[in-house]
Amino acid sequence: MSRNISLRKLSCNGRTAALRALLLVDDGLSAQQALASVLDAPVAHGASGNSREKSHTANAGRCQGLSAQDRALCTELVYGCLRTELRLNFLLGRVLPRPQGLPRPMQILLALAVYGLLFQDKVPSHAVVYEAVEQARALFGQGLARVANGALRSLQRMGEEPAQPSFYAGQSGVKKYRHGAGGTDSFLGKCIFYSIPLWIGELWRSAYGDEAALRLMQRSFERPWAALRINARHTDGAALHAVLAAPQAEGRASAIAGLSGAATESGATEQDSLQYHTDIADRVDKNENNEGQGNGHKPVAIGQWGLAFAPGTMPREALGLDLRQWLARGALSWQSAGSQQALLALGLDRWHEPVWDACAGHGGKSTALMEWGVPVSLCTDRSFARLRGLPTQCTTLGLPVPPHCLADAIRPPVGQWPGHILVDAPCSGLGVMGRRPDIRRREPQHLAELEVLQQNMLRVLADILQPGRELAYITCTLNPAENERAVDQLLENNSDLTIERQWQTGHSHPWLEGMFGAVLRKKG
Ligand SMILES: C[S@@+](CC[C@H](N)C(=O)[O-])C[C@H]1O[C@@H](n2cnc3c(N)ncnc32)[C@H](O)[C@@H]1O
Repeated sequence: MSRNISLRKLSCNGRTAALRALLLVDDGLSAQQALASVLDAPVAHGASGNSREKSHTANAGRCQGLSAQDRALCTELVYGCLRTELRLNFLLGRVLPRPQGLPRPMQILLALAVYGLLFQDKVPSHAVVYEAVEQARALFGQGLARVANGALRSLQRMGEEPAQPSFYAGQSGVKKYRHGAGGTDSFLGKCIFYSIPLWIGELWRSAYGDEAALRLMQRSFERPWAALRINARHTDGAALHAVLAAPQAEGRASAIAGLSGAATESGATEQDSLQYHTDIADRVDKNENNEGQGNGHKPVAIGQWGLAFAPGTMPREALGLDLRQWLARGALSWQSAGSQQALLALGLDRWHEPVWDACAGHGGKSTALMEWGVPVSLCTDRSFARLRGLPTQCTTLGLPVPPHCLADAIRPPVGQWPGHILVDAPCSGLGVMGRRPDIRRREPQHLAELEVLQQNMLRVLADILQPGRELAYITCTLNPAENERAVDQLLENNSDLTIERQWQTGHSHPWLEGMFGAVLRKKG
């Protein structure tokens, strides 16, 4: 049975929209792209130009005209299910003999229901079960409706047990998650509890030790903080910052939905839109719980212009305008706290010579630097889909559009560069899984490819760097092979380079995502 045909039997609501979006994620779309497709919010930037993805987007069942609440519920469910996927699947394996033998839409609707039972405290369990059973009946008939009912009732009978990490260590089903890899049952149980693939857990454990690995797993499982960057050059920037930096008063943070379009149209990056989606989900969750508003949450300052908000506390409006309107007016950008902090911690805001951003993407880091007065003089990227967003982004923010062109950093468009070079490298993204939960689905094999790409970029760009100038290397991953070792290797092969500064998010940092950066200087 074609799943698109069968899905037409479902009415559109938050849960069925989430089911459609998760099927698109199965097909290779990011969570953000899938949500945009289903909720009919075009992704202005960041959507891959990949034709396979485009065809899925075109064929996706859309849920137009959903209420704000349903759109927000859909967003929460998609991000929540992806963030907790391994745990949800494990639990389904406890209450069903062979869940992987079920049709994929059935597996997903059950996972959505398990997520509801485990994590959506204020949605009555009977409503979650009823809806899943009705969906199963509409799609597959009475037989699978009974299966859904039986499985979810069994899960309910487990009570609070699945909320305890210890529950996952001793279970017989735990071993099949090992896939031949090592790891004790206890560690494997924690990976399942925090929904981290064993290969990532093991990578962290061998690189950073048991305690740090656990902390990183826990952080990746938690809802991410949301962040924004106020445009230092905007006439209302200072006033806006003052208002947003104050403790959030009662009722200022509230659930809003349907913002994906606003975020992308206004030039937000893919990462930032993802963050925004997550933020929406956070707000909805908090609203369901009737908390997270008006309890005096104070955002954390990131440098002079950035602000990070605990889940559920980003306000909806400031100075009489919705934040979407400030975004459209170029007074702020969505940018993760880690991205802003990396630039500041590495001292790139103090660069005075012309900067070439060799992996500029949509220009998130370049525009931040320009707002802070750094002369960005060239932006290149290998992806047209990403780079094409840069001019609009600059114009919206009132910044000059720097010269920009499509270019592979390994085959650079210039033979020499008189200033500094920024390499915000493509990486495995293991530091940002809270915000980009679908990264969990990637296979470990892609790491080796990335490492070669990163090393080649660094080698080629280091050759171009002039004496006395700096090359900054940034990743959003926690993997020594992509971080410290990549830098060490470059230093080993280039005796004319010295390391000036190196920075990495602390493993126990309570909310900042995992970022790494190093600044290398050419002697002379
Ligand atoms: C982490 S993202 C950069 C994000 C961007 N700096 C920002 O702040 O919005 C990495 C970028 O590297 C680009 N990229 C991947 N391989 C590349 C290559 N060989 N040459 C140049 N850019 C590449 C990707 O298209 C992506 O935009």
